[in-house]
Amino acid sequence: MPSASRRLLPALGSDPARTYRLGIMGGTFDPIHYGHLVTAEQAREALDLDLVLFMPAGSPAFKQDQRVSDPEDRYAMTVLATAANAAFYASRFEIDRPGITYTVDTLGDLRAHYPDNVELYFITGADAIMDILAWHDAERLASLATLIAATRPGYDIDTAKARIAASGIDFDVRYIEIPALAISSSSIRDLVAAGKSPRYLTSESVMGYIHKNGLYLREGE
Ligand SMILES: Nc1ncnc2c1ncn2[C@@H]1O[C@H](COP(=O)(O)OP(=O)(O)OP(=O)(O)O)[C@@H](O)[C@H]1O
Ligand SMILES: O=C(O)c1ccc[n+]([C@@H]2O[C@H](COP(=O)([O-])O)[C@@H](O)[C@H]2O)c1
Repeated sequence: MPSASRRLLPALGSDPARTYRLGIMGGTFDPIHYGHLVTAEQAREALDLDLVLFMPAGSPAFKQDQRVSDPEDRYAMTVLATAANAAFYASRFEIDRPGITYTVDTLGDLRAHYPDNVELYFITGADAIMDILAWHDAERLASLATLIAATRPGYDIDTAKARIAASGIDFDVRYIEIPALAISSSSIRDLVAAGKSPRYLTSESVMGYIHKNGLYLREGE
């Protein structure tokens, strides 16, 4: 991993006698919303995570045929939304890596960077975990991190459980039930495009950024 990338990663505590738990909340975050923040906070508490990295994907693997906002805009909104929580850290790690963003690459780099007393926990919602068998090198991914799968309205977590159980891959998945927020980035984009208010679906700071930069003014953007 180039040294510039290493500098993008925060230090955890330096006590070699204790274990540190690092959460990674990956997403497109186009834009980030309260569903993402609640998911990460509930995961942090349930698994006693020391820090959660919010990692906007540079070039999301499953959205190659879709228009996605500039990574710098998605990162800037992530910084704004996470600023108030000392246990959250907005990371440029994936937006600064060229090429299609694969989680297995990220986790491999994090594993190489952090010492063995740092455990990795990759956080997803029920919809994302549903497709995990189709993720790039799912088998290696399973060996690099524990997965945290949170409930999400409209998605049946039991289907994901059954698929993963039948896969033959040794995933370590912790399933958590969280307060249901039926919020999605696409619904926020649609609201803005229709001239309607996304207020209380995401933070005031993110709303301010969307308006100031004229994001999502046309449908499908
Ligand atoms: N309301 C929610 N509740 C629980 N998990 C969520 C929620 N919204 C998003 N997530 C999870 O957050 C991660 C990142 O999601 P993403 O950035 O794709 O947002 P999205 O709202 O699903 O976007 P889009 O509507 O554009 O598909 C995924 O693991 C997803 O499952
Ligand atoms: O590595 C993969 O093949 C892969 C495929 C789909 C999604 N992911 C990751 O899952 C997270 C949620 O993705 P998305 O597209 O729902 O925003 C984000 O961190 C993505 O990089 C990863």
